[in-house]
Amino acid sequence: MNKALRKAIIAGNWKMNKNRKEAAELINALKPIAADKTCGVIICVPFTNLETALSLTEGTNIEVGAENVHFEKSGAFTGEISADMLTEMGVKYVIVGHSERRQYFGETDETVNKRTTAAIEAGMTVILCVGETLAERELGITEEVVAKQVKVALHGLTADQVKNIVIAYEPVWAIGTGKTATAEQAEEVCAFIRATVASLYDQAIANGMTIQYGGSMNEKNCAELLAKENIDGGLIGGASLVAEKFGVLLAEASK
Ligand SMILES: O=C[C@H](O)COP(=O)(O)O
Repeated sequence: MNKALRKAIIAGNWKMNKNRKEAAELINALKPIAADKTCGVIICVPFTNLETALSLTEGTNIEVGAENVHFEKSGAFTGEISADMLTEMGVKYVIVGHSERRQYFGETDETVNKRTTAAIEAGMTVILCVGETLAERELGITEEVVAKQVKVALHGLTADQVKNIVIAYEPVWAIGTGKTATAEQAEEVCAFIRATVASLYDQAIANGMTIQYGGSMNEKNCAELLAKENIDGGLIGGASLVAEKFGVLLAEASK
């Protein structure tokens, strides 16, 4: 099956949590837990923790990512961080289009496309987040919403560039709510995302793409979700803040 050919990746999204001391403690606890795992292991941390995370993970199998990136290279954009600033530090991964950015900070499909493009052009790997709200699911327009998010985000990117994109399907109603999509619901939308990518590029590109599920994925429900054909890992919020819990997810994705 194609799933076996794809790399499973578990990425932690720490969101706005952990000061430098707490970050160091969590990473030091995570290192021995992650060491023997074969899945991709990424921790996406606040900008203030990037330096600490990069230095503590040097020589380990833990990769470090940022939680956002601006689309301009430099200039008068107070509070923003460019892709070049991140890559110069050694950061190779970045989350783009997280629903919290869309919901609270006015992120649109168009700015998600610009941020994705800038990060890809700088040589980064992007974890691109898409997902419907509860109202959209109840209206029966999940597929339309997700297809538009994927199509606009990837607009203008070549097939080669898309190889450096991981898509995370995160139904907004499942994020931080303790409400997980059922494995069937998650699989259905992840398969739909793969078909959308195939329609934009080709089946080989779609078959090779890592598609994650995110939204209250934890040590208890991860086995069922990760067993699905089109779910190649997870983007993990709450459960990534506790080394032992994150370790269970890493172990499951490494089977
Ligand atoms: O980026 C991660 C997602 O927003 C999921 O967060 P959560 O696992 O806390 O629900």
